[in-house]
Amino acid sequence: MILELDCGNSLIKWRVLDSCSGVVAAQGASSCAAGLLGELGSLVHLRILRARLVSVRSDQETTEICTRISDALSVHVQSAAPAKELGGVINGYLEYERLGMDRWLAMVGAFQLKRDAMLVLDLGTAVTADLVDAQGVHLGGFICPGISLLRSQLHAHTQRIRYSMDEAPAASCTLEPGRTTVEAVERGCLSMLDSFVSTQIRQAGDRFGAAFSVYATGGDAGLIKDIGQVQRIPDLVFRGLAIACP
Ligand SMILES: Nc1ncnc2c1ncn2[C@@H]1O[C@H](COP(=O)(O)OP(=O)(O)O)[C@@H](O)[C@H]1O
Ligand SMILES: CC(C)(COP(=O)(O)O)[C@@H](O)C(=O)NCCC(=O)O
Ligand SMILES: [K+]
Repeated sequence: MILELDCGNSLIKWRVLDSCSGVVAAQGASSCAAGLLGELGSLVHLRILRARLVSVRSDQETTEICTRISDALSVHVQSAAPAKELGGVINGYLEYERLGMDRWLAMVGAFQLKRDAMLVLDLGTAVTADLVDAQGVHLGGFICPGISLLRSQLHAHTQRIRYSMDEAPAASCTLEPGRTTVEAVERGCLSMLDSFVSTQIRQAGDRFGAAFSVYATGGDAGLIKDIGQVQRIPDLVFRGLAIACP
């Protein structure tokens, strides 16, 4: 068994994979190392022989996570490193080490699905969009706030935007004009996300013509499920991690 970890700024996603069958034996998510170790404590019955990790958290926190996992499970934790090229994808950043590792591995994972021009979206703490041409050349990408950041900044920097998060799901079931504060905010933030994604798809079409794929991953990928052409691949980063750390 192999333990895989994707350490984003909001959540540390993890799963235990049977490396022979590819079956996921266990999976979960925690917001911090302590919570992660608590969840991993229940895995002692699984014979985890190695671990691989990708992180966009600080070097200090990433090292702490690796050390605590290594101590708890007595395994080496392999950490995915930046690269100029991997799996046929050529890193398009001027300084390749600066490209977020989640973005990088999502692209590498996506390119294995179909070696064609593609737009890769990751909707999490931030929302990222990356363009890769049919030859695997990463052209660059875009970063904007995710929906949680959009919402929390409005609550943090205004005096009268106040509502319980329990009200949010019901408020965002349509993009009709909102008639309450929660409807106006939730639909406004969703509309921004929807507009960003639709713009990215249109611009990719202008650049690539009709023949390109659109992949979406991340905890909030479900928010754009109504946009046609988007293929939602929840484990896109893990797919790239398997190529970075075979
Ligand atoms: N327990 C949670 N804590 C934070 N965000 C959560 C949680 N559960 C679901 N979410 C949603 O998932 C998103 C985080 O998605 P994810 O792809 O894991 O982000 P990241 O990779 O940036 O950590 C948040 O924006 C939020 O909407
Ligand atoms: C853009 C990101 C913050 C997204 O991280 P996430 O939302 O998944 O936590 C991450 O890819 C990152 O830290 N990138 C480094 C800067 C860059 O990609 O240019
Ligand atoms: K992420």
